[in-house]
Amino acid sequence: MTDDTWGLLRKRLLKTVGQNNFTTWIEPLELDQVDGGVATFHVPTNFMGNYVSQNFADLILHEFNKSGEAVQRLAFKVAANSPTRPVQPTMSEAIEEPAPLQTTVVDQLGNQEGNTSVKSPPEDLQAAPLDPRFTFDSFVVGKPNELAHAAARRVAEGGPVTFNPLVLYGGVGLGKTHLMHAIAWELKERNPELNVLYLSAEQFMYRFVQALRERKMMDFKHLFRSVDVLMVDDVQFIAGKDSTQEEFFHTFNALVDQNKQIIISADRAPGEIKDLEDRVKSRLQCGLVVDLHPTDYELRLGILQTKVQQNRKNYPDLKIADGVLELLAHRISTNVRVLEGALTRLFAFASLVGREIDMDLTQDCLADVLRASERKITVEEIQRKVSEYYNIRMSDIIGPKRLRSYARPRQVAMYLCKQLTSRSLPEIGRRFGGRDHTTVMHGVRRIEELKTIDGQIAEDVEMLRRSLEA
Ligand SMILES: Nc1ncnc2c1ncn2[C@@H]1O[C@H](COP(=O)(O)OP(=O)(O)OP(=O)(O)O)[C@@H](O)[C@H]1O
Repeated sequence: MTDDTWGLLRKRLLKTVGQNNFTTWIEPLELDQVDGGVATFHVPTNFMGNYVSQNFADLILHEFNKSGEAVQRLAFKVAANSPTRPVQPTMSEAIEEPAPLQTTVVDQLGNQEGNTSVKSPPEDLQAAPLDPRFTFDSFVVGKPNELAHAAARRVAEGGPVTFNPLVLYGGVGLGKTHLMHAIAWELKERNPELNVLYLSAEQFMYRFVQALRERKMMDFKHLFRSVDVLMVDDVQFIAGKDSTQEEFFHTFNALVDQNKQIIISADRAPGEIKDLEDRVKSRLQCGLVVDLHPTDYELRLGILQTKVQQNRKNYPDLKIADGVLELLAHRISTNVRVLEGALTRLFAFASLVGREIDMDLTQDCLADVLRASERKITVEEIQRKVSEYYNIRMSDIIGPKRLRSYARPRQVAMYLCKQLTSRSLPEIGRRFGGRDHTTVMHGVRRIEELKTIDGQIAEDVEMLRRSLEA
């Protein structure tokens, strides 16, 4: 990396951030070195390092990478005579630090966070950029996440704040962080001047505690109250942490009063977060609260197909046999992260051994994942759910009657058994009153056809699948 390259990057940054921001925040940065994927800068003050890392880090990283310099992180050192000062923990440092210290902090209000496990500040502090992979383009939309996606899109358009806050909630690995980053990217693209601050609730707490320790509460308040958009991920983390909740509450109110957009994510509905103060809960419920439902088969398949396309550039010779993605979509229903991990492993394995990804290779390579996610849903459970849903007796589903009002639910049940259990067609037939496997196959095919032409059947199947997978 030469000084000239940094000079060029600065010119490009000037265009993106505008003259005022450039003069205040970018011009004073002195590039010290680029080493091991980390670009280190000298900054005049700790506050400035913090501000730049929060507001411009992803832009700077983006420019580095565009110029061919592989930089994953930024680090800031306070220049001149002052010793190296902490600026900000990376997301990974904050999360991965091995042994959290038990620290007691007493704030001005006398509240203690001592029962909290507070991590000690890392020595070398860096910026956590937005993940460039988490954009709207790479987010696959299906029934379970369409509302959350639509709400995220609306907020990402910017303009007057219509619902505040936007709360996205749902189980692990269903795309909350992805959607938040996508909003941030889009907002920044539409208006590069916008101050968008994204951080986890854990980082919020850590920064708050650090500000208390270093007696820099004014800087803290200034930083958080001067943003245009605040995004706090995994807000359930602050439950039970009294002083942090208090500060979060005040930050929240100050921003809402200024009509600044707030976006929050949580692993469950705000009302169900234990040890979250009622006043915080009620603030979170004031805006739009949308959930990301567990994925369904179609969404999982769509995500897998998209990821395969995205990976084509890394593995141009990639060949995947028919049925492999369907198998993964059926069998790995826990969360998208596990699904992605399975695919990544499969690609790496296939390219190492130079083989096509077929069923055998998949079973070998992912034996552990497939075993762990073996379906627990039983044929009986499906028969019971289907009979309840159509309001008929279970014996009518299993029995010989050929009336349409029994035959169709029976076919739906057979279809679900094929999709959601690992039973073979003859086994399924046996459990449906000793029917032949060809009858089961016919039933499964019939439902597959009907799903595409009969909206009611498609909905029935979907509802049943959801309730079985819940
Ligand atoms: N609909 C989707 N389309 C494409 N990728 C998705 C989708 N949903 C989730 N993912 C991917 O799955 C992974 C996990 O998603 P993400 O980190 O956003 O989950 P999360 O809901 O924030 O989970 P956690 O509760 O653990 O923080 C990411 O790599 C993300 O890109």
